[in-house]
Amino acid sequence: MKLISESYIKQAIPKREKNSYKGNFGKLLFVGGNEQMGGAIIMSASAAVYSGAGLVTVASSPINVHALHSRIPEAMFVDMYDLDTLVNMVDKMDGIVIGPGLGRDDRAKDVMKSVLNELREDQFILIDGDAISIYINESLAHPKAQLVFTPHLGEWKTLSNMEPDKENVEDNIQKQKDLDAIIVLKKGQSEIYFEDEVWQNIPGNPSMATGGMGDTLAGMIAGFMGQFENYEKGILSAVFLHSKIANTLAETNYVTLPTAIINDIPRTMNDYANSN
Ligand SMILES: NC(=O)C1=CN([C@@H]2O[C@H](COP(=O)(O)OP(=O)(O)OC[C@H]3O[C@@H](n4cnc5c(N)ncnc54)[C@H](O)[C@@H]3O)[C@@H](O)[C@H]2O)[C@@H](O)CC1
Ligand SMILES: Nc1ncnc2c1ncn2[C@@H]1O[C@H](COP(=O)(O)OP(=O)(O)O)[C@@H](O)[C@H]1O
Ligand SMILES: [Mg+2]
Repeated sequence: MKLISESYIKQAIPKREKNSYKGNFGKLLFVGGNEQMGGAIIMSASAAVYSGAGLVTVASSPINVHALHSRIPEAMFVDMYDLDTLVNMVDKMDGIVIGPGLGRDDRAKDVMKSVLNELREDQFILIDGDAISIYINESLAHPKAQLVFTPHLGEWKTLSNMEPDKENVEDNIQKQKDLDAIIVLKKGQSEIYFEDEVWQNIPGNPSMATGGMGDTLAGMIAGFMGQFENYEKGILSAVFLHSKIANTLAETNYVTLPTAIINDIPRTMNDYANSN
C-alpha cells in the first residue's frame, strides 16, 4: 500500500495557465438533497466551488433553491425531479456527484436511473451516500462513465457484503475489480482502491466525526477530478487535503465542522501549490 505524501500533493496541484477560463476547470453537476437533507448537497457543492471547480450546477428538491443560492451564489440550480431537464444537464457535464441527501424513495430511484442511463465514457460519476444503496438494491447496470464510490464502512458493507470488522485489503482489492470502480473507503485512515494500486491516507482525526464530513469530501474529490492532470491525482489530493485541513483546525477546535473545512480549501491549495 502506498502512502499519500506531502510531496505528492505539492506536485499534483496544477498551476493555472495565465489565459485559462472557467471552462478549463470542470463542469460539475451535484444531484441530491431531498426535503429533509438539503444541507448535504449544499455542503458537497460548496466544497467543489471552493476547490476551484469551473462551473457547478446543483440538481435538488426545489425547496432548497433559496438556501443554496444564499450559501453559494456561484452555483446554478435545477429541479432534480424534472427528469427531462436533469438528463439534459447530465449531457453537458464533465462529472457528476450523486447521493448526498438524495433519500432512497421511489423519486430518488427514478433520479438515479435517469442520470446513470445518460452518462458517456468521457465523464465521471461519483456515487455517495444514499445513491450507494440505490445502486445495489436496484441492481443498476455499471454506467459508461468512470465510476467512483465513496463509502464509509457501513456503505462498504452494502457494496461488498463485508462487515466493518471483517473488511481487509486483499478482499477489498477483489471487490474493487468486481465493481469496476475506484473505491474511496472512508475510515480513520481512508484507503483508495484503483485498478492497479492501493493508497492509504494518514492525516485525519476524530474531530471529523460530524454529519456532512463525507458530503464535503465528495465535493472536494469531484472538484479536483475536474481540474487535475488525471483522476488519480485529483482523488488522492482531495482525500489528503480534506483531512490535513481538519488536522490544522483540530489544533484549536474540539470539533471540525465541514463548513470550516470548506472555507480553508482555497488557502490550503495555494499553500501547497506554492511551496517546495
Ligand atoms: N446535513 C445533512 O443533510 C446530512 C445528510 N446526510 C445524508 O444522510 C444520508 C444517510 O447517510 P448516513 O451515513 O447518515 O446513514 P446510513 O444509514 O447510510 O449509514 C449509517 C449506517 O452505517 C453504519 N456504519 C458502520 N460503520 C460506519 C462508519 N465507519 N461510519 C458511518 N456509518 C457506519 C452505521 O451503524 C449505520 O447503520 C446520506 O445521503 C448523507 O448524504 C449525512 O451526511 C449527515 C448530514
Ligand atoms: N475518527 C476519524 N478519523 C479520521 N477521519 C474521520 C473520522 N471520523 C470520520 N472521519 C472522516 O469523515 C468522513 C465521514 O464521512 P461520512 O460518514 O460519509 O459523513 P457524512 O455522510 O455525514 O457526510 C470520512 O471522510 C471519514 O474518513
Ligand atoms: Mg456519507
